[in-house]
Amino acid sequence: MGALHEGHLTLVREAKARADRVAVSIFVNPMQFGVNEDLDAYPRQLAQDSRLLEGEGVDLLWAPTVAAMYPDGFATKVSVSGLDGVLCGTHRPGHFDGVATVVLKLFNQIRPDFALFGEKDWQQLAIIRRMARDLDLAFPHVDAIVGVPTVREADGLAMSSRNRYLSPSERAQAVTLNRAMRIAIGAVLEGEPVARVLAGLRAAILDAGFARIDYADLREADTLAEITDWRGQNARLLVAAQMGKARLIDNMAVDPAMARMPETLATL
Ligand SMILES: Nc1ncnc2c1ncn2[C@@H]1O[C@H](COP(=O)(O)OP(=O)(O)OP(=O)(O)O)[C@@H](O)[C@H]1O
Ligand SMILES: CC(C)(CO)[C@@H](O)C(=O)[O-]
Ligand code: BAL
Repeated sequence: MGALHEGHLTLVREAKARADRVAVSIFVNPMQFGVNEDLDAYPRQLAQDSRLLEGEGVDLLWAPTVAAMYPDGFATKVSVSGLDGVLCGTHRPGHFDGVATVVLKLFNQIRPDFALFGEKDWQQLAIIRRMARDLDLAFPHVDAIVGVPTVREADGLAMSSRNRYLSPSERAQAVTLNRAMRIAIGAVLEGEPVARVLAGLRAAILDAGFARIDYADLREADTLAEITDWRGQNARLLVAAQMGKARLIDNMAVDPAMARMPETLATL
């Protein structure tokens, strides 16, 4: 959706390393924004983005207009049911229909051999993978939907175009989201009951000045099924919370290789 940062540029570099030619789409897709969301406020800086992509050696910047994507009479919607009934799907009704529909259109317009998406939007990635399988999307590559690990600021905050909505003090507080998630994952790995860990995580996030938590859940990485008792499953901790004008999301694997954090949730 543009307003490019190092997270996006990492996707581009990863694509350049794997492909002869790289296309990037930039389209702020009205269909994936709810009525009270930030469609109008969303940053748009196509000229600057275009220069950045040229600097990365991108071959094609595909930036269609809304009228070209959704001409009069447009009537089709792609729904990936089930996976869209949890997490962001519950808090942003219709969002993933908008995502799936536009991504299918972009695939058909660009016809890539494969496509890269950020793990920052973990549920989005799961939904796009499901759609590609369910609709037999004919990519030449077997693993055509490539996930790229989340790129973070030095203090751990996941890079996002929406971080620019944060005031300096909100930005300083926002770091707690990821720090608390790392501590929570450490506690899960040490065998603390999931419910207690999540309660501590929620309290730490609210203490840091977040106004609202949409969810803070431990879920199975692929199916997104809720995990209430962690016994070594392939799990992901996923959080969405509101800080000022920015609704921030983050997710991390419950990974035994993760460095132990010195703090606890209670002392954060
Ligand atoms: N920090 C990041 N690390 C890796 N990939 C990212 C990161 N941020 C965004 N992406 C990926 O870049 C692609 C384009 O994302 P998009 O344009 O929605 O930007 P965004 O920064 O995620 O915006 P927002 O957070 O405001 O929704 C998506 O595949 C997304 O997952
Ligand atoms: C997948 C996507 C391009 C659909 O508009 C968007 O949600 C994004 O950039 O993450
Ligand atoms: N990166 C997901 C796009 C959105 O929040 O609308």
